[in-house]
Amino acid sequence: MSRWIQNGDNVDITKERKNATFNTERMSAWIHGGDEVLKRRREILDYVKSNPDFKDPIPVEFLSREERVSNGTRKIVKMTDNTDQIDGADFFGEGMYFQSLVMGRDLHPLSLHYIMFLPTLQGQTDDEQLDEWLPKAIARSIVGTYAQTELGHGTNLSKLETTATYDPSTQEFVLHSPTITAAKWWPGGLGKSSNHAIVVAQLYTKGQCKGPHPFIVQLRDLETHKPMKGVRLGDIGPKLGINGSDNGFLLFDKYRIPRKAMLMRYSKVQPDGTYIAPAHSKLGYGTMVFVRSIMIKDQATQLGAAATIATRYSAVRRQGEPVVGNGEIQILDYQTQQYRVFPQLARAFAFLFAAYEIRDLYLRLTEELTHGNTELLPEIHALSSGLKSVVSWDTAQGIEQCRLSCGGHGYSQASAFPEIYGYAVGGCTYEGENLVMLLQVARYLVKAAEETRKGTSNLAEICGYISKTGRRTSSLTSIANYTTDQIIEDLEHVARKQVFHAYDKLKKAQQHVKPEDAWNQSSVELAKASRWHVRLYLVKTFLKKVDKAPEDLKKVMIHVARLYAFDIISSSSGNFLEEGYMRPDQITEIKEGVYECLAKIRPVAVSLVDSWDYDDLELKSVLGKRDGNVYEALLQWAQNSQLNKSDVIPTFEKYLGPMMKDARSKL
Ligand SMILES: CCC/C=C/C(=O)SCCNC(=O)CCNC(=O)[C@H](O)C(C)(C)COP(=O)([O-])OP(=O)([O-])OC[C@H]1O[C@@H](n2cnc3c(N)ncnc32)[C@H](O)[C@@H]1OP(=O)([O-])[O-]
Ligand SMILES: Cc1cc2nc3c(=O)[nH]c(=O)nc-3n(C[C@H](O)[C@H](O)[C@H](O)COP(=O)(O)OP(=O)(O)OC[C@H]3O[C@@H](n4cnc5c(N)ncnc54)[C@H](O)[C@@H]3O)c2cc1C
Repeated sequence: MSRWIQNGDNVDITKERKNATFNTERMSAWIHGGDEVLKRRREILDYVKSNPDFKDPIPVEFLSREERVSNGTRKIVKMTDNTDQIDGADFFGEGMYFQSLVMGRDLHPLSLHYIMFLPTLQGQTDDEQLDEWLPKAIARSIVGTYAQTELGHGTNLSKLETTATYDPSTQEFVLHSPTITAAKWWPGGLGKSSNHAIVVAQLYTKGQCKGPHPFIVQLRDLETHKPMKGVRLGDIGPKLGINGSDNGFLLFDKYRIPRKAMLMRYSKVQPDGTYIAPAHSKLGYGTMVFVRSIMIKDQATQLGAAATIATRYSAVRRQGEPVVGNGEIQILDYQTQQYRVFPQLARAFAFLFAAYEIRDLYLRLTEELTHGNTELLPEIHALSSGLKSVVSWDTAQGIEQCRLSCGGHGYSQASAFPEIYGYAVGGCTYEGENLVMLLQVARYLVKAAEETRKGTSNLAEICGYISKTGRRTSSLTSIANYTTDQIIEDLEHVARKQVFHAYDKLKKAQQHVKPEDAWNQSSVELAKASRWHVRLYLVKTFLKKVDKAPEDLKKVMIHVARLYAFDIISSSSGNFLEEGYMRPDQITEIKEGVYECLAKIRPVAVSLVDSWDYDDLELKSVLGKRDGNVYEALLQWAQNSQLNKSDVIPTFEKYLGPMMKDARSKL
């Protein structure tokens, strides 16, 4: 019997699980990377469940901001006391899973320590600096963050205002915030918790500005935790989500740090102030590329969680009686419900598989960089920026669709949707605002288009489609015979067309206006080209992964992968109809393909979401509970409300009581 079925479960959800046409365990192993990975997940889960230190006193939604920060700090210290429970080298797998089980989505004051401070030390220090700082950071004798964004500038790093001016007489840098807008603003854990930070500042030496560079800076006294003299910092207040994190502000007043505080793996300042430039001018942006690469999996996991909650709830929720007298039906049986939820599940799969690819590519880059080879950098910068933008946007929209699909209960924080949304949607902004990052991808695509037009093209595989001579019309005959190659060919056509459309628009504009104006006037079309480029990559990666799946799993997953592709085509049918590439009847065929996929997925939907292997501890959602007993759980959840501590609250005595009494006396 499936491990998901237990006595006392809701009958509808049990019936759904009995309908599974595949082995959920095998599917879970395939999704997560093999039996061994699945086994390790279960061991980590058991460990977390057995440790009382990791429990929240009540659901975090009922805690105040101070209590959230305090609870998060308590748990992260306990969690990092116990890192021997996981393979520390596998942050992408075991590390992220352990953290999501223990910490949830409220984040915590050490998140930047692990996601950016440590990786920056690993990626940007010279050997001597690495020996000095890394052991301290790993041991947690210091806690750090990544302070780059300022009140006035987040995207445009070249205009950051914090200065680091080298003084050869003392061999120190002087850190200074010359204006209010130079205040660092946003860094996680900066407000009250970190005592160190990687500070990105404009480097001045010998009277010249050398652009933004990273420095390691002590912000607080190691014993008293008071801010150092010349350092002013604090919390920036509550946010849309992640309120367990003390995101902070920081200002410097001519604060001196030693020369060796500049991270010197790539750029250097010698004692006399001579500047040595890096092999590639963007190597200092390495940590951002790293985070953009790994956040794809996190986003996929959040969307997968939202789809799991919506699917399970839709299986137990009964509403509407199409045949009067036959009883109400499960809302999962409505085609409109399936159309709303299943594409989100399909997207979550697509994003997860792309996350594995970009992780592998990033590992290759790291390896190449150790040999001084920076060739892969532009490709990874473009791919990670593009994936980050498309995935975080679709994830945010998808979570909202899942929330809406759960009716009124979706609006309650008991559903977890507000937390999931608040947590995930930050990804549209941090690590580079999405539109800006799409425009970075566009720079890469414009070069590929230019090479193709010149006939000199020797493009990287990822944009090889740009130089292909494609068909003039789609070869689709019927949806049943629509092969993976044909689907890819059709998407390639639209992506290529948009790339050249944007490129031609840019080139034409360049003949009449200044280059920057031409870019601006073409930027909407350029961003569209980037989106198509990324969607094509996602579809290809997904279909190819499914093509290689074991036969029993492929039989199911093919419908999920095709749903992902068909949904993209049918919701942008205008692009495919342009210039007669597709005929209206072909689009109708693809729409029918969407409905067929929904119908194929319907009977196994609950088992498909079970295969993602979320435990209730990770979902933290009353609506998405494994056992499907949502109504009892909702009533129980509400008991945590502070307002329920007494039957009559003071507000009544103060305001409502006198108001009604007064009104009664006048009647
Ligand atoms: C838990 C959450 C934690 C969150 C933390 C944070 O948010 S931390 C804060 C996160 N903050 C952000 O994410 C800030 C977002 N902003 C940025 O990253 C940059 O300011 C920028 C990329 C938008 C522009 O940068 P710019 O003005 O310096 O450059 P430019 O436009 O003039 O282009 C020049 C050339 O460089 C190329 N190139 C650029 N980057 C890279 C790279 N990494 N690698 C390789 N190449 C790169 C670019 O493609 C172009 O190539 P081309 O075409 O000439 O061959
Ligand atoms: C939850 C969260 C956590 C964060 N954590 C950290 C952290 O730990 N450390 C840190 O340093 N920072 C952090 N940040 C800051 C984050 O990296 C920045 O907010 C982000 O880079 C965007 O910068 P900005 O806010 O200045 O927006 P802006 O750059 O001002 O962008 C505003 C708008 O202008 C548009 N725009 C800007 N430039 C262009 C352009 N060239 N072309 C077209 N449109 C443009 C954007 O698309 C956007 O719509 C965090 C932010 C959030 C939300």
